[in-house]
Amino acid sequence: MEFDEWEPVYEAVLADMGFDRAGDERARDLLADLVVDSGGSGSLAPADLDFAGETVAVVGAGPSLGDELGVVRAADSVVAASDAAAAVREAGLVVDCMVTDLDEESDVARELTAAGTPVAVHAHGDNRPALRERVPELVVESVLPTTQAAPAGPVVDTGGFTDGDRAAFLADHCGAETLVFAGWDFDDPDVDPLKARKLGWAERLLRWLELRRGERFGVLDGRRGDIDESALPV
Ligand SMILES: Nc1ncnc2c1ncn2[C@@H]1O[C@H](COP(=O)(O)OP(=O)(O)OP(=O)(O)O)[C@@H](O)[C@H]1O
Ligand SMILES: Nc1nc2c(c(=O)[nH]1)N=C(CO)CN2
Repeated sequence: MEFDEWEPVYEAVLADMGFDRAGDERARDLLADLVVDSGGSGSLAPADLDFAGETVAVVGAGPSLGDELGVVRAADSVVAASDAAAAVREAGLVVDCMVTDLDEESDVARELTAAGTPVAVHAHGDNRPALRERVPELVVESVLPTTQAAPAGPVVDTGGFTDGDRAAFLADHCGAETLVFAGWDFDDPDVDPLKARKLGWAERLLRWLELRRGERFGVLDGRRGDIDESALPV
């Protein structure tokens, strides 16, 4: 997805969540500076990730993940969101790409970049302290810097909002043939109200993505009738 397609939906997310575009842009510019100033030979671009012809598992950090590791095991590639990356590795499975706004407690983003595994690091208006603290620990040659605002410099926007749905949009952007899902629990009673609202957007955005792709994501089976599509250009 390109930013001009994402922008109207991004504006709807901002309006609903009460987030500020200028804050996202400041975070994007901070991430660009951190990546450029790191002194390495440059960060990754989406073209460096190729899922063409592959079944990609998009792994969320919901409580169902433990029962759904078979989906992850059977996929050609694994794109894991935030804490899901640590869970996948603890299960003895390989993470091919991690997508994160760096709010996880574990050190997995640092470990993955040190091992040459791509980590899509997201800048948004509420994670500037985490960017300042954690990006310098990463090996920049394995960092794909992302924003939900307009792309700028090395920082790209392939669509999406939460770590999990951004993982799906990134896999789509990089040519995935089929997307399968594990660890997705939209109705998780144990998340706080803010997280529940974020999951509501994740669900809407996955609905948009499946329509764009002409695919039916199993994770949305039985849910489509209740999804608010009013903000989606469908
Ligand atoms: N029940 C769930 N609880 C948490 N995440 C879920 C759940 N179901 C699906 N997910 C997806 O898994 C991703 C990673 O979850 P995690 O709890 O590690 O999130 P996070 O780092 O707080 O993510 P975000 O910052 O995007 O909210 C989420 O971004 C979301 O898209
Ligand atoms: N401004 C802002 N943007 C976000 C936020 C957030 O808390 N604030 N959280 C996200 C996923 O959790 C994704 N994007």
